Amino acid sequence: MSALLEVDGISVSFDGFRAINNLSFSIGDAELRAVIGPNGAGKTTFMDIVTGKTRPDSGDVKWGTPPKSLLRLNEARIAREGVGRKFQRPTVFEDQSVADNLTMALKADRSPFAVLGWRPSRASATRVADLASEVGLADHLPRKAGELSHGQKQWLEIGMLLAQEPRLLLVDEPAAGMTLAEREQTTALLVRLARTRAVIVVEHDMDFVRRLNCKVTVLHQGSVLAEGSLDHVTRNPDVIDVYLGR
Ligand SMILES: Nc1ncnc2c1ncn2[C@@H]1O[C@H](COP(=O)(O)OP(=O)(O)OP(=O)(O)O)[C@@H](O)[C@H]1O
Repeated sequence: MSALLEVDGISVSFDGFRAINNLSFSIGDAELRAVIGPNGAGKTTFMDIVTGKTRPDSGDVKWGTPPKSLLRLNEARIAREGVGRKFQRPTVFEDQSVADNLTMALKADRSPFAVLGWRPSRASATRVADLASEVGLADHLPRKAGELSHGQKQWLEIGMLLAQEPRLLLVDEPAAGMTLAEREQTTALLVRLARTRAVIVVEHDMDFVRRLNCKVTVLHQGSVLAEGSLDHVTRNPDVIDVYLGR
């Protein structure tokens, strides 16, 4: 399997504190990966580097085939390259309908010139319906986003990200605040999405990670401490020591 994203020996320090320490990581075109690790392990900083929010002091972040460095690109360009990021808190337009939120996300996909003359078309209405059904909101298109449950808002935001057709989706703690039923649906959604794109899920909830049933990368002090199946990493004495507890 060829890598879509290859993080190669990156390090970054904040005021002399090394938050990311010679970290290497790679993920394939259609792969689901869970990233876990104790507080302060560097998970957020890792995502900040991939999305161009933070520049590493050293190392490289390579993207696509033939690989090009993301380090030369700004955040907006990296997003246009196909890197989508879902933050922990949903940021949808609460006063707008689900359909309008998705329509706006489609519009955001256009170049500035195309946006000037852009009107919702039948094609975009079909695409909005497809996006809604992809994230399980087909029956909620006319509802205001503010009326949705927390889980449904998260799915709507994922749908809005999908409008940009990302090749890599970074998802931060999707299970937080969700009901059990919503968690199960979210697991199924992420597994499904990873059939056609790369998905990296940062998560603390080990039951949720277990249900993702994917390769797990454990970060600690800015480096990879262990990698493999959840059973493999949770048997690792170092992982037990720093993360799971005895
Ligand atoms: N802008 C910054 N300035 C100073 N220190 C920072 C900055 N960003 C992160 N850090 C430090 O870098 C380390 C890694 O932080 P990071 O937020 O990446 O960890 P994390 O694994 O996401 O933690 P959590 O699970 O708590 O979200 C922490 O010690 C944090 O305090």
